[in-house]
Amino acid sequence: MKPKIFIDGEHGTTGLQIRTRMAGRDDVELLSIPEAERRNAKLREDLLNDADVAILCLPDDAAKEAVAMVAGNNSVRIIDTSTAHRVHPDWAYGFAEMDRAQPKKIADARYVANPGCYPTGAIGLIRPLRLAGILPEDYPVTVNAVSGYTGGGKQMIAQMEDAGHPEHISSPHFLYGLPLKHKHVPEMQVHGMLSRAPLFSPSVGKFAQGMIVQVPLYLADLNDHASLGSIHEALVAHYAGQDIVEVVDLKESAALPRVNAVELADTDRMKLYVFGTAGAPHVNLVALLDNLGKGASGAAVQNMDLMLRG
Ligand SMILES: NC(=O)C1=CN([C@@H]2O[C@H](COP(=O)(O)OP(=O)(O)OC[C@H]3O[C@@H](n4cnc5c(N)ncnc54)[C@H](OP(=O)(O)O)[C@@H]3O)[C@@H](O)[C@H]2O)C=CC1
Ligand SMILES: CC(=O)N[C@@H](CCC(=O)OP(=O)(O)O)C(=O)O
Repeated sequence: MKPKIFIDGEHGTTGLQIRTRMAGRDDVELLSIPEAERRNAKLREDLLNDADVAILCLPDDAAKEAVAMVAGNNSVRIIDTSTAHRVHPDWAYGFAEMDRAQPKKIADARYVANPGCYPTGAIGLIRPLRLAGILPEDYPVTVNAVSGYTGGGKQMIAQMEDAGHPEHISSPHFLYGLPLKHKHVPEMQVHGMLSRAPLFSPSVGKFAQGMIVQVPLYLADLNDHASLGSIHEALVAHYAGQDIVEVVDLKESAALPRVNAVELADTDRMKLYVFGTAGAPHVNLVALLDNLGKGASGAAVQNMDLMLRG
C-alpha cells in the first residue's frame, strides 16, 4: 500500500508548492481537500487521521490545532512548516544537513518541525562554525536578510502584486521586523547553538522567490586565529557528502561582482559563500536559497522522503 499524504493548507503558498513537487509521483497517495472546504474542521480532522504523513502548511495556531486533532492516533506522523514547534524538545528539527545524525533523527521522528526560511540560511552558516569551535557561543551574531515576497504568504503576495489592494505595497525593497522580535530568532539561537539571541534584520524585495541571508563576522573575535580560509574549510568539511548545500569555491566567490537574490528560485538547493579579503579583519558569510524551496516546500518534501524511507 502506498503511504497516504495529506497537506493541510494545500491551497496556500507553501502547500501549493509541495503539491507541485509531488505531482509526478506515483509512490505516494495524495489525500486532498477541496479549496472551498479548506477550513472545514471536521473534514480536515478525518483527512489528518487517515494520513500516514500530514504536512501542515498553516498559520501557527491552526498548526497546533491540527496536531491536537491527531494526538490520540499514533499512526499519523507530522511535518509542520509553521513556527509553532521549531524549538520544541519533542520535535525533530527538519534541517537534514545541520548534523551528520540529523537525517536519521528526522527519519525516525513522529513529529518533524520544518525550519524557517531565514533560519535555514543563518543556521546553515553558523552551526558548522560552532561545531568546529571557530565561532564562540557568545559571539554577538547579526543576521541581515532579504526575502522574495512569497515569504509573506497569500496576503503579502496580494499586497505586492495587486495595485488595487487596499494595503498595496509599492516599495521595491523594504525593511520590516523593526522591533527586532522576529519569530525566527529563537530557532536561530537554539539550532545555531548560541548563548545570545542573534540580532536579526529581515527585508523583502520586489521579486517572488529567492533569499539572501548574511552573517558578517569580525575575525579577531573568533577562536583559533580564524581566517577566510579556515572558515571556508570548516564549511566545506561540514557539507561534504551531500548535494543540496553547496559551499562555493573561495576563488569563485572572490571573482563575483554581485550575488543575485533570485539565482536559486525554483530550486531546492542552497549555496554558501565566504566573502572578504585575505588578511583583512572581516568576513561576510552569505547563504543563497529559495524561500519556498530549501526554505520551505523543498525541505518539507525532503523530510517526508526521509520519514517514508525510514
Ligand atoms: N511562504 C513561505 O516562504 C514560508 C512559509 N512558511 C510557513 O508555512 C505556513 C503557511 O504559510 P504560507 O503558505 O506562506 O501561507 P498562506 O497564507 O499562503 O497559506 C495558508 C493556508 O492555510 C489556510 N488556513 C489558514 N487558517 C486556517 C485554518 N484555521 N484552518 C484551515 N486552513 C487554514 C489558508 O486559507 P485562507 O486562504 O482561507 O486563509 C491558506 O490556504 C506558515 O506557518 C508559514 O509561516 C514557512 C517557510 C516559508
Ligand atoms: C517575507 C516574510 O514575511 N517572511 C515571513 C517568514 C516566512 C514564513 O512565514 O515562514 P515561517 O513559517 O518560517 O515563519 C516573515 O517574516 O514572517
